Amino acid sequence: MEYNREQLIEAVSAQMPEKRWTHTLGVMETAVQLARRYGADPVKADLAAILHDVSKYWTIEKMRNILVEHKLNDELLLHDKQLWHAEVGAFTAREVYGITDPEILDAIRYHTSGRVGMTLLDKVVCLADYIEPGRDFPGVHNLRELAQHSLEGALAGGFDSTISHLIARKQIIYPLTVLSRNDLIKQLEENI
Ligand SMILES: Nc1ncnc2c1ncn2[C@@H]1O[C@H](COP(=O)(O)OP(=O)(O)O)[C@@H](O)[C@H]1O
Repeated sequence: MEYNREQLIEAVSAQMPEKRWTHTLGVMETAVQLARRYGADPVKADLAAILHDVSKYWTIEKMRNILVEHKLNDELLLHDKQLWHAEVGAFTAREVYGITDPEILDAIRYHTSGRVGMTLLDKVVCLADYIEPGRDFPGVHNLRELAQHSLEGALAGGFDSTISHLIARKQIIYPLTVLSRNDLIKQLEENI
């Protein structure tokens, strides 16, 4: 079936508790604002935001089966299960909801980890996930301020907060996030 935006919203919101859908609405609003500010495509930002957490509340078994059966990402299987929904979400966006645009699929795939060489759309969706109005973590106000004038600066700050949070809890860091953070710092230095 082909999904129009309204049908997509209905189908995706049914995959999660109300609170997580409220978060998604915040990510949609913020992603569109950031897209307009920084010159990404707001329609793509909206679609990626709608779908970014589609698999977040699926069981570990369901996500593992999809990752294994479709050989999506072996390394991810060795890391925190919290990371799996992004890869599974991109797969689901394509296979279930018929999204074919690779930019939208990548923005979903990398919305939690980031990647080296993030596209404008990847950055917009990932940052929107950090700073949407419902988020409340130490430093989020500062990131919202920073996001007014530096997409890379704010996103690097978001990754810093995730990395610090993981270090404080003695948890394993998925290395791609560190590489993404370093890549953003490099981009900021090149722009000085
Ligand atoms: N690089 C990483 N290494 C390990 N765990 C991570 C990493 N990045 C994120 N996580 C974990 O994944 C969780 C969910 O990430 P988050 O960005 O909040 O996704 P969502 O948009 O689905 O809310 C984080 O709270 C953190 O525990």
